[in-house]
Amino acid sequence: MARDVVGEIMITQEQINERARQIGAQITEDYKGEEVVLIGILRGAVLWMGDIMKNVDLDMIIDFMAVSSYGASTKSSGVVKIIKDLDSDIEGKHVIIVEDIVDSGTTLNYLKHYLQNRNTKSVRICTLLNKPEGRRVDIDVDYIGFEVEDKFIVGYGLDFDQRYRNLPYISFLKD
Ligand SMILES: O=P(O)(O)OC[C@H]1O[C@H](OP(=O)(O)OP(=O)(O)O)[C@H](O)[C@@H]1O
Ligand SMILES: Nc1nc2[nH]cnc2c(=O)[nH]1
Ligand SMILES: [Mg+2]
Repeated sequence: MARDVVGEIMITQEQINERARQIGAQITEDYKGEEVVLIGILRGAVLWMGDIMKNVDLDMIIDFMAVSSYGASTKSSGVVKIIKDLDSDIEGKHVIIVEDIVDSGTTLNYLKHYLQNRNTKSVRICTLLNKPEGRRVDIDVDYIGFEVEDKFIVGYGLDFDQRYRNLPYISFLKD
């Protein structure tokens, strides 16, 4: 695997673990006495979903959706394709979408409306990374791990053409 296209470490595993503990505690506090549904968005959110769920001390169910809009490119196609839908009934529930990155905002904007249309009690977003400079659609993000600059990020779940998801840290693709 051509690791020489990957830049230096931007965010370490230890920093991510610490942030997951803080955000998990915040979610626990915000939803005290309630049940939540955590929805992990495959494939990018696979590691962050595990970090968040073990740090939230509430009654919860988890589910997953798989969506894709980037394919093998570093630019969004602008079209969000649902590859796997939910298995659970989320009507009347507090939903938290767990994502790896909010970049253009296209994916989260689509998903938030999609899940609100299922008569949920509330829908919030928890993302590992936020890239404000990439934004093309305005979207409120409730829980943010880290802000990143305008580079194509890889590692800790985030891919380039399906590679580098297994890097245990956040890095970027060199030009
Ligand atoms: O804010 P946006 O510009 O919409 O970008 C964010 C989305 O892009 C990535 O998904 P991708 O389509 O690459 O699928 P993947 O999770 O399987 O890599 C990422 O996991 C987010 O879901
Ligand atoms: N891997 C990866 N996927 C993305 N999807 C939207 N932005 C990004 C990014 O910076 N890196
Ligand atoms: Mg991707």
